[in-house]
Amino acid sequence: MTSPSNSSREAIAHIAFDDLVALLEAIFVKAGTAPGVAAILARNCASAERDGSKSHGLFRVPGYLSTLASGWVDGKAEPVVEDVAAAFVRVDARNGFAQPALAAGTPLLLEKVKACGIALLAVRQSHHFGALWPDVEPFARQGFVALSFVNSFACVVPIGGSKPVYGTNPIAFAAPRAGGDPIVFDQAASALANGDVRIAAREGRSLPPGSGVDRTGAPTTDPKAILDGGALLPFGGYKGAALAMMVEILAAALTGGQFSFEVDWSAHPGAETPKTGQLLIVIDPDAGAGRSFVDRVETLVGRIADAGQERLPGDRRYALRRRAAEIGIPIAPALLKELSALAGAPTD
Ligand SMILES: NC(=O)C1=CN([C@@H]2O[C@H](COP(=O)(O)OP(=O)(O)OC[C@H]3O[C@@H](n4cnc5c(N)ncnc54)[C@H](OP(=O)(O)O)[C@@H]3O)[C@@H](O)[C@H]2O)C=CC1
Ligand SMILES: O=C([O-])C1=[NH+]CCC1
Repeated sequence: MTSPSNSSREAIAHIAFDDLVALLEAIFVKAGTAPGVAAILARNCASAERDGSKSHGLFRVPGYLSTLASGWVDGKAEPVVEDVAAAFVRVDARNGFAQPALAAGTPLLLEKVKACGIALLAVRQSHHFGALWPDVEPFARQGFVALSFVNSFACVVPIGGSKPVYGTNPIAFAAPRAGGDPIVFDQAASALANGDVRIAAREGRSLPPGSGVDRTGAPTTDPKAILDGGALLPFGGYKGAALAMMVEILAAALTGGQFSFEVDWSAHPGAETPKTGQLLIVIDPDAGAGRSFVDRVETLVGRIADAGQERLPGDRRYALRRRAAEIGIPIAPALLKELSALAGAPTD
């Protein structure tokens, strides 16, 4: 497929968000997912593209398709939701995608959050191939604080180590605020997401120092050396490494999922989606500071701005989302044609 990352060099078309969702949905159904799964994956992937999360938008479509074709993931899996404790929901994704498992467990999770002030959703045997903020932002829009953790596949070395142990292991956080869109951050525990390394390799760009090591363990800024037997480094030295370790513990050990270093897709050429686990924690702020919570968040936001920070995490994404609502999502015409062909839609 045409690389979405090359789109800046071509004339650009625009597509409405709902049209992109419909196109992706048709592609995923043709590739063998159940319609409900296709709808969830399509919305996730289109949201990432719309909001400028390029490493987890249309760039991921070939990976979804090759993984489905390889038989590594079950696109028709039906998650099993278990009510395990007053504030604990467990979901076995049964080798399906993580987001449908999350959706299946969410009604019970919300019941428990309302009853207990806090509840956990632990997903295992799940494949997460997307950005993590779409999993937390909706909870903040309903007035809750949400945190999520996903481990991926071993491509990050521990500090001083020579073998990859951790995944890129994103952490996402969302909180409602009084004066605008929720505060949301979503960041890998590695110096970069693996997807961004792959995009840089395609575009022939080098990476900032401190990004990774080559196959001999020597520091490198060459994305190809990182991908070809090398590894990423945690962000911020031992501090990021501690977070990567925490994500393995929460997303895998606690949920019953696999550690990143246990992912073995060697029998499934083309497989790209890590089969691991995901933890979601949702908190009702009314149980803590009560209704003053959102005002307190606003006070903090005001102080951060006064101190000179020009933007909050999430601001770039919200700005791109507003722009896409006005003019559509930018897309290279060649890529749009390829997606239409994959969906079996007319291409002219
Ligand atoms: N499924 C999986 O296994 C994995 C998924 N990923 C996904 O990859 C994506 C990219 O991760 P990563 O590269 O670490 O993300 P980035 O480093 O691009 O961004 C991390 C966070 O920092 C914010 N931010 C960036 N620049 C600034 C700034 N100058 N001032 C204030 N805030 C800023 C971003 O907000 P904003 O969005 O507004 O720019 C974002 O919330 C994530 O969505 C992540 O979930 C990563 C690893 C594995
Ligand atoms: O970009 C990344 O690091 C990943 N995205 C999905 C799995 C790992």
